[in-house]
Amino acid sequence: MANSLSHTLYTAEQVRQLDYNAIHQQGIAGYTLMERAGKATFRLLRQYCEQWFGKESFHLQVLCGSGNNAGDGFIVAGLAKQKGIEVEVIAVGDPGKLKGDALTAYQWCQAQSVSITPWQENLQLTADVFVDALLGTGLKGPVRETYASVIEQLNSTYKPVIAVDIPSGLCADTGTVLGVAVKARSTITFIGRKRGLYTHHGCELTGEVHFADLAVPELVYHTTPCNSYLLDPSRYLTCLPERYKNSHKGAFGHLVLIGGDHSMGGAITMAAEAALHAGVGLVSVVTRPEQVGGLQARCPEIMVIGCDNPGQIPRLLIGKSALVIGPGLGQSRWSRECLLAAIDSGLPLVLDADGLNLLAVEPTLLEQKKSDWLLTPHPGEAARLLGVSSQQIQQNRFASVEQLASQYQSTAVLKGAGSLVCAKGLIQLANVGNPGMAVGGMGDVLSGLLGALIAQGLSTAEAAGLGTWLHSYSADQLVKLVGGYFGLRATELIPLIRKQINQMAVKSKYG
Ligand SMILES: NC(=O)C1=CN([C@@H]2O[C@H](COP(=O)(O)OP(=O)(O)OC[C@H]3O[C@@H](n4cnc5c(N)ncnc54)[C@H](OP(=O)(O)O)[C@@H]3O)[C@@H](O)[C@H]2O)[C@@H](O)CC1
Ligand SMILES: Nc1ncnc2c1ncn2[C@@H]1O[C@H](COP(=O)(O)OP(=O)(O)O)[C@@H](O)[C@H]1O
Ligand SMILES: [K+]
Repeated sequence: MANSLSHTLYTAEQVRQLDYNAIHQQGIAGYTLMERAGKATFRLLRQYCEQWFGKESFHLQVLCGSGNNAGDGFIVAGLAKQKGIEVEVIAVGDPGKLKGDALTAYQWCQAQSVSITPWQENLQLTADVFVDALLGTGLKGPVRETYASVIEQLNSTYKPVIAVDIPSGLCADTGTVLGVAVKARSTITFIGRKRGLYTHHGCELTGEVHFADLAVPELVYHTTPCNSYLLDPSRYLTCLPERYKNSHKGAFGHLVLIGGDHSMGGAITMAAEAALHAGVGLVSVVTRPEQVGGLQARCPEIMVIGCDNPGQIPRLLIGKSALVIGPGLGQSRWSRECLLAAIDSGLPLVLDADGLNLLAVEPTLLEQKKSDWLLTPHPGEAARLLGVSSQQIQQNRFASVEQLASQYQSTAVLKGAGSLVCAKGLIQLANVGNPGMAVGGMGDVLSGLLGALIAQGLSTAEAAGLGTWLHSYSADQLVKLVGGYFGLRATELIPLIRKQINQMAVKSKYG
């Protein structure tokens, strides 16, 4: 597997196993790891504070619970004191409950003459910057009092917070908020990247994520099996077909997109236009006759076939490379018959939008599967496919994407903040994208792009990985161009996707 260790995503339990192995197999003392964690946090804190406050002095409050996460916090406070920073520990957890390394760290912190104030209801959080060392990977169930009200009060200061290992209250495994969670400006995570930092609420709460491996030897990582990774686009550089000088259009595939039922022409148009800009040799659209004029006016390069009778579709698909079905497909009899023809063609299939909704109401269609499928649901569509609510999907996006892929024997992309790609038991998380993408049409552009990549010879797994990354990365580029998240248009992504594919192709050729 080409994924490097620094890209691996872990559950809290897996990181506990890594900690255990580092301590018991490699003989690194737990307190040494805690010291390294504290030092790494302090280094980061100083870098940020230099940016934020320049040479001005600042007041730091370190909020500590009563586990090892607090231990890291005590080290940060002691180091700050040594450097003459105005620092105070707010002990939210009962120091009487501290034990082991955390107790040692507490005693060391006391020995540095750090002021340690027990939390009281009327205590004011007055610092310029906070370190959140309340709860780490040891969090179990919804955040209890008094932690919950401290977190609420901390968030209401709107001051910068550096979270130690994970924002307190965020579930390390799923990225859901367990009742209430700290909103951090930055998070520094140790030994292994926690999955929950990168998806769902994690995207909103972590701020900039930094990773410190605490110099744990590589050997330790080999003993903990894992199936989740941050998506690394460089893995796909060699997948793009080379443009030889004597190439002809037949060498780069012929993609057919089916959709655009009555009064739903926009989605299929955007999908087809995206495909056209992603390097596929030929693009055809099969749609309702009323959509033909609009589509041809916008994209004369596309062959548009008006078709009220899906019985014609099998003939139209002969010799084609791949299919996209769903954008603007609707759920009419026409829509269903189009879907049946698509499934029956045996061509690799991207199923999106109403293609997925039709599959959800008629799961027996799966029995007719003859080719590789790539499903691209947003959480609502995923919920219909799995017969649960979209909240349940979001509560564990990793488990959901895995279930989608296995239940539908397909490659699956679960869209949304921190999109997840699952193929052959492996989950990859696209750590790109932004809230400006939460507008209509973005998914249509993705489905067209994915179809174009498959038509050019990529497997559904390769297309899903590369395409999901390209799509969200291009949206990040667009945000830089327009200066924010407001008013992004899905069609504006298309030229940026093309630019990025070309840059990748150059990179794959010349390094
Ligand atoms: N050597 C190592 O292992 C290293 C570990 N490292 C650090 O240790 C962290 C993990 O430490 P950990 O396992 O001690 O757990 P931690 O997150 O501090 O929380 C435990 C405390 O939380 C409490 N609590 C739990 N649930 C709660 C709830 N719902 N609501 C309220 N309270 C709740 C629980 O209370 P109890 O339930 O016991 O009353 C207990 O007091 C990890 O994130 C990293 O920062 C690094 O230093 C690197 C080396
Ligand atoms: N907050 C967000 N952060 C990152 N990506 C997002 C966010 N909201 C939406 N997206 C992305 O935008 C696209 C929206 O797709 P979809 O919901 O199918 O839109 P539509 O059906 O309108 O085309 C997906 O790729 C999704 O991952
Ligand atoms: K924390």
